[in-house]
Amino acid sequence: MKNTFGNLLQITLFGESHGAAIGCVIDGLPAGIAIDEDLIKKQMEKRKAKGRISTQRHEADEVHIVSGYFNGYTTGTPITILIENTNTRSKDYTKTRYRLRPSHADYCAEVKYNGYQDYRGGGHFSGRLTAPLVAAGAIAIQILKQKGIEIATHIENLHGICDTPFHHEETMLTQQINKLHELEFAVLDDNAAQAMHSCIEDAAKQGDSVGGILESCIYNLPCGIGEPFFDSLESHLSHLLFSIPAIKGVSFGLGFDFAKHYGSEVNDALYFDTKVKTKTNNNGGINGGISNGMPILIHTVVKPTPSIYKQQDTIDAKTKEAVKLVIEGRHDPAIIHRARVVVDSVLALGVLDLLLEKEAASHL
Ligand SMILES: Cc1cc2nc3c(=O)[nH]c(=O)nc-3n(C[C@H](O)[C@H](O)[C@H](O)COP(=O)(O)O)c2cc1C
Ligand SMILES: C=C(O[C@@H]1CC(C(=O)O)=C[C@@H](OP(=O)(O)O)[C@H]1O)C(=O)O
Repeated sequence: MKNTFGNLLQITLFGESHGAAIGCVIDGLPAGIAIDEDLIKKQMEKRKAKGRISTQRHEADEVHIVSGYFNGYTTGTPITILIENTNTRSKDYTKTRYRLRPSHADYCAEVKYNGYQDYRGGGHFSGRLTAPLVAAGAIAIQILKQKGIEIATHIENLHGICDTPFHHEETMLTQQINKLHELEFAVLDDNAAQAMHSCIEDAAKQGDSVGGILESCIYNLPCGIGEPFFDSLESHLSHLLFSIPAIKGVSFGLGFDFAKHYGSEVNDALYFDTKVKTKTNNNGGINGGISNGMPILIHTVVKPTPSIYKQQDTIDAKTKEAVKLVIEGRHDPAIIHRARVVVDSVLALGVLDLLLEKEAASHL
């Protein structure tokens, strides 16, 4: 199904950036799970646009759970989440209706939907659709937490400015994860955080945009999650990660850097210390598509925001004539700092789906 993902835990996403509301339906959660609404609010805050480093379209992003939730617990029936769009300014898109924005989905949507798509604010392709993903992800995060599984993401590289990477040593890693849970701008090193902040502000002043690389960790996922070949843990998680607008690359462990090493340099030696572990974690906690018990380490590349204020070359969708585009409206000079919580959210949904499958299989 086009707008639904998941096997036992299914999520369906709907809405447009300038429509009445956006939302999602979560199906497959068992009855009797307590939902911590404060945690949902905390996660939504991390995605909110704030200050000069984000779009000036400020939305309240109040989460309404309108079904499947009663007296603080899930009922076992589909959970519907609604978030109203309250701060739209659709006139920003009137003048440039047929001027296709380079690198946005305008041209592809025009062709696929024969011009019937809601083009305002990127319509269904807007980063705005990630708000319900964060609300749904917050529920998954709570359930995983009870199982001792933690997920965290930080900006490892913004336009060339680097943060401290995740530590291999467990105590240090858990400290980093706990720190990230409390940060709205997810950078571990304070100096790097400041430099990244200034870099985004500078790009904004120039009417331009910047991108970067996120590093994520799924900590304490037991060994044995994922299927060989088609439903590998890598495939399942990448499918979700590539659903996030502006994500253009995903890799696990050393990823593309494997290419420059000998096997002897990068094989993860096994040892036993209360459980089976590896001395290094170049494979990012996955072998044969299945979790090996080490932290799952993932990199995702977030491209610079397509809507920039500099003049760009494009074509008119109707006449196909070459035209100049100067956009109006409110846009993120960088997406990465807001996308980080979206990445945590989809990872939580993906992992929970696979855990529910494993639990169901063990009851057969
Ligand atoms: C949280 C978030 C905010 C975004 N904000 C903007 C924005 O303000 N302006 C824009 O042009 N694109 C923004 N995007 C990215 C576009 O939605 C995305 O680039 C577009 O849909 C095309 O998809 P693609 O980049 O995956 O090819 C945002 C994405 C996310 C995840
Ligand atoms: C509103 C959000 O971001 C929007 C994402 C977005 C896009 O093209 O993705 C375009 C802009 O929409 P508008 O032109 O309506 O201001 C951003 O503001 C949000 O993320 O909540």
